[in-house]
Amino acid sequence: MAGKKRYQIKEAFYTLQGEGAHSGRPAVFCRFTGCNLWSGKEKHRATAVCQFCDTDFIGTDGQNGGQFDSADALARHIHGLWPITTEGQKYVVCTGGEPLLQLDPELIEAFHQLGFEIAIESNGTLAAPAGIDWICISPKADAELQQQTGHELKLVYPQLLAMPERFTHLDFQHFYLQPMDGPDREANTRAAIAYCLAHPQWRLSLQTHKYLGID
Ligand SMILES: C[S@@+](CC[C@H](N)C(=O)[O-])C[C@H]1O[C@@H](n2cnc3c(N)ncnc32)[C@H](O)[C@@H]1O
Ligand SMILES: Nc1nc2[nH]cc(C(=O)O)c2c(=O)[nH]1
Ligand code: SF4
Ligand SMILES: [Mg+2]
Repeated sequence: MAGKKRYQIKEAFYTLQGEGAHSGRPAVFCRFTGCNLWSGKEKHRATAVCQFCDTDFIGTDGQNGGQFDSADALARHIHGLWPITTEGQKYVVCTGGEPLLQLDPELIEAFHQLGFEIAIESNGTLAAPAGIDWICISPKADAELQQQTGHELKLVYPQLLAMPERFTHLDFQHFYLQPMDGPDREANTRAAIAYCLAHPQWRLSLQTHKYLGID
């Protein structure tokens, strides 16, 4: 049997960043398989550290998913999904699952070699390697925050044990509240709006791709 390859990718696609400070920006999303805060199986959700996840990150069977032997092979695969040859800055958003389980200095170098600016969406439980151009951290109530600096802190709201006051002193350029999607999305959105209006350090992040019906 062949051994497990180095990088496991659930899916990858070209779309607009739907959330946060770069909302509206064209990007290739690279969704890494697996997370350290949930197995991804519904039968484990109720006992997981992170219980509200909206994403399927199991396996490598999604669109443009697969297993890659080397950083160069994965970077070339992602580059192949950037459809524009001449215009603008190429942008890759590494997400998951938890991308910091797999994103390593070699892959950062390989993306940069191909001209990509690199963003990450992470739960912050693992330290980020050097060289990532845009770090978005989304803390989870029951998980210790290791990565306490970055460009954007995007807190899913509300989480009873992770209210915004816990994070305002951290070293980030932008602070966003993102309403928790699920059965209470509308109420959560209203509550997030009210919080931002009362605490203008915080801005609202909507998951605009869900409203637009794009990936
Ligand atoms: C699926 S996660 C993957 C990256 C990383 N594991 C993390 O949690 O940041 C991508 C983003 O979606 C957010 N998210 C996940 N489930 C959500 C939900 N039900 N409602 C709103 N945002 C959610 C996460 O907090 C994170 O900012
Ligand atoms: N359009 C779009 N924007 C996103 N921003 C963060 C996403 C994620 O799942 O990490 C995401 C996603 O899945 N789609
Ligand atoms: S940490 Fe991120 S990927 Fe993992 S279960 Fe939570 S939201 Fe989903
Ligand atoms: Mg998503």
